Amino acid sequence: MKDYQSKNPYNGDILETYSKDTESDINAKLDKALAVETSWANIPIAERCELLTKVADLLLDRKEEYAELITKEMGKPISQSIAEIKKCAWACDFYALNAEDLLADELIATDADESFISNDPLGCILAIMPWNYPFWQVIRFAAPTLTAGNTALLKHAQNVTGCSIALEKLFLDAGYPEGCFQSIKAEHEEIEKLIAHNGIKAITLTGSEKAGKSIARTAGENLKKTVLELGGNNACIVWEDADLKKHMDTMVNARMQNTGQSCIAAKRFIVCEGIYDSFLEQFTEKVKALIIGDPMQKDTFIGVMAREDLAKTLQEQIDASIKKGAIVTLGNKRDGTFFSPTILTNVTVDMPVFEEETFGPVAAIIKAKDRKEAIEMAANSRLGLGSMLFTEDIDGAMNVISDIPDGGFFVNDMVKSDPRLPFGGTKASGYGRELSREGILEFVNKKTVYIKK
Ligand SMILES: O=CCCC(=O)O
Repeated sequence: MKDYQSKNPYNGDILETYSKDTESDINAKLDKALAVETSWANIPIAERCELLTKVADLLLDRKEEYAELITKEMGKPISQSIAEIKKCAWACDFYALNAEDLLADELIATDADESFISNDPLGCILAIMPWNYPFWQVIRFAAPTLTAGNTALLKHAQNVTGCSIALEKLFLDAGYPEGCFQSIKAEHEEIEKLIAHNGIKAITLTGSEKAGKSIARTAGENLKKTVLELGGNNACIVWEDADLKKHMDTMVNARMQNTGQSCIAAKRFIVCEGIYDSFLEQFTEKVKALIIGDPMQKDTFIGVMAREDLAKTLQEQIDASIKKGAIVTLGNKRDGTFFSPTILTNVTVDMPVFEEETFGPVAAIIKAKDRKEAIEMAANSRLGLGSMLFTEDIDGAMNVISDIPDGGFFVNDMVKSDPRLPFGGTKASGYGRELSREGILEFVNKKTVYIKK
C-alpha cells in the first residue's frame, strides 16, 4: 500500500500512488540542496534569468500536458488550468526581465566612501504549498526566490503530488543544476524536523490559518523567517452607482473561478440598498448561465471541488447560516465532490458564510444601508487579504482606501495576483509579500556594506 493517492475528484479514478519520502530520502535531498547552494548563489544573475526564460518556454510548450495534470488531480476546469500555466510563464518572464534591476545593490550616501545594500541569497527555502493553484502557487514563489540565488525544497499538498513531481522535472529540464529545486513527499512531523535543521533558512507557506500558526510556531522557536499567505474572506462592495452591466461578469468570475476555491475570491458581496435588487437579479442570471460539467471539457466553467471533505465543510457552513436566517436564492445542491453554484441572501454579519472563509462556489450577499456601512462591514473581518469596490465615483473610492486594512484594494476589478504587484495579506491572512519587487526581496539577506578607503 502506497502512502499517497492522486485521485481524480470528477470520476474517482486513481491516477497514481506514491510512497512518502523516508527521513533519509529527505535528508539526502537537503544535502543535495546544500551541496549546490554556493555555486548557485555565485553564478551571475543574468545566467539565472536565462534559465528562468527556459522555464517560461517549457511551460508554454507543455501547457496542455500540465493543464491536464492539474485538472485530473484537483478538478479545475481545463481552460482555467491552461490559463494558470500561461500565468506561470508570465511570472517567469517578468522576473527573467527584471530580476537584475530588482536585486541590484542599493547605493546609499553616508560618511563612508561607499555604502550600499547587497541583496544576498539566504540559502535553502522550504515552501509548503496548497492544491488550489498547484503550479501557480509554486512558480510565484520559486521564480523570484531561485533567481535571487536561493535553492528550494517544495512540500506540496498530497492530492497534487503529480504536479509537484512535474515541477521538479520542469526545473531540471530547463537546465537548473541538480538540487536547486526539489520536491519532497513529507508529513507534518518531517516538516517540523526540516524547519529545525540548520540547512533550512526560511519558510514560505500558502495554506490554512491552522497550518500557518503551527509552521510559524516551529519557525519562531528556531528563529527562522516565514512568509505566510493564509487565505481570505474578500469583500466585494457594490456602491449604489456601480455600473452593473459593465462589471457583472467580473463580479461573477471573482467568486466562481476555480469553482470558488481561491483565497482571493469575492466571498462577501456587500451591496448598497439602492442597487441591491438589480444587482441580485443580474448576478443570479449570470450565475445560472455558468456552464457546469466535466472539467476536461473546454467550455466547462464550474467543475467539481478538489475533495469531498471540502464540499462537506462548505455544506456545513451553508446549513449553519440557513439556521440563522440565510435564504437560498440559487443552488445548494451537493453530490460527492460536486457543489452547484449557490447564492445566499438575507445574510447577516453573525453567519458562518460572512464570518468564515468559504472555499467553494457560494456567494453570500448582504445588504448595506449606505456606502459607509458597506465599508464598515467589509473591514469587519478577521482576515485581510483584499477587497474590491465597484463604483463610478473614483474620488469617493480613493477616499476609503485606508478604511479597510487589507493587503489589496481593487476598484472596478476583482482582486487578482499580478507578477508586477505585491500580493499578500494582513490580520489572520498572514504576512509578507509575494511577487513584484517585494516578493523577490523576501528571501534575501539585505546586507549593509560600508567601505572606507
Ligand atoms: O488562492 C489564492 C491565489 C490565487 C491567485 O493568485 O490568483
